[in-house]
Amino acid sequence: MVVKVAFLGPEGTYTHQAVLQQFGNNPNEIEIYPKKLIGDCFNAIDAEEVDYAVVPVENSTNGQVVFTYDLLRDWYLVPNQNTSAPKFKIVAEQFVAIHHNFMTKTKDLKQIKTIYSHPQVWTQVTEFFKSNKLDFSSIAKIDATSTSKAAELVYEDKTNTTACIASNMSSELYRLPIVYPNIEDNSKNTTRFLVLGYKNPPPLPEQPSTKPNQFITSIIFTLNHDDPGALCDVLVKFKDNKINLSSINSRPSHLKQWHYVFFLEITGDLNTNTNLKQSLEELSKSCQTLVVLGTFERSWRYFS
Ligand SMILES: O=C(O)C(=O)C[C@]1(C(=O)O)C=C[C@@H](O)C=C1
Repeated sequence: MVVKVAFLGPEGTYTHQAVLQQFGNNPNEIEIYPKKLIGDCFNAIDAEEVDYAVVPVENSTNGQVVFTYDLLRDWYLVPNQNTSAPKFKIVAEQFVAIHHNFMTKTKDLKQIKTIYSHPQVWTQVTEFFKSNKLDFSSIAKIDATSTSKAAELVYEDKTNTTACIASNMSSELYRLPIVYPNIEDNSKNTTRFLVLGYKNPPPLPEQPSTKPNQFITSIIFTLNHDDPGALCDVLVKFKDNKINLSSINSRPSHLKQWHYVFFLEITGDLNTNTNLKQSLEELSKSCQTLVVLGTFERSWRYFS
């Protein structure tokens, strides 16, 4: 059966690589739907135009992909009063090793006036911009909707004054020479991606692994900030039930000024772990709202 998958495009993005890791590249098994924006991926999965949507969520160097956190909040927590939360869930995750390359068609690097990349990239390559490889004081850094969109802009540029920071895959697709490879500050730079869908994705080929199977349950909630210790009361429930938390994040709630939503990732499978189920039931009493975003298998294959 062919699965339809939306992702932040065009082809050649790191998100495209996450798609290939999750679903493979066999045209009898996958049809790809590259989208211009992360928000378009949410729209496509909600409208069931596709079976899955893959979106970036966090990077090991510079943290949250805030666009995705805010979309999760907008879709699950602040839906318009007349609409209910969406039916799609987080069904899987992928980790992709991110190696950034500086590429341009221009032979004379002094001609470069503009560098394009995705906004998430700039703070993953700070050492490159501190180096004297180019005269950065006279070069503008311009945001593109993705790294491969940045590569496309350079490919189409007739002035020969542009460069981009993008993936090896984009370099091949747009035949852009890599002048400086692997310019990421940290050689272990990794981005984590979420797979959104209505059911579990087809199983990946078995990988020999020494790591035990582990599941992550992802939730979003809001609290009454005027209650002293409200967040502490939530967290202590997990401690009391011997449940481990793997991440906590917050973003402005958009419900009122200086009020936040919390994103919590918990180790455990909500379908089988009764302690976890019970903790969430208890928790929902102390939260203003609580929504489960999904329970999915930890992707040990690339997580380290
Ligand atoms: O622009 C891309 O290639 C993407 O897939 C997006 C994205 C992101 O949003 O974090 C993915 C990985 C890198 O961290 C940089 C950009």
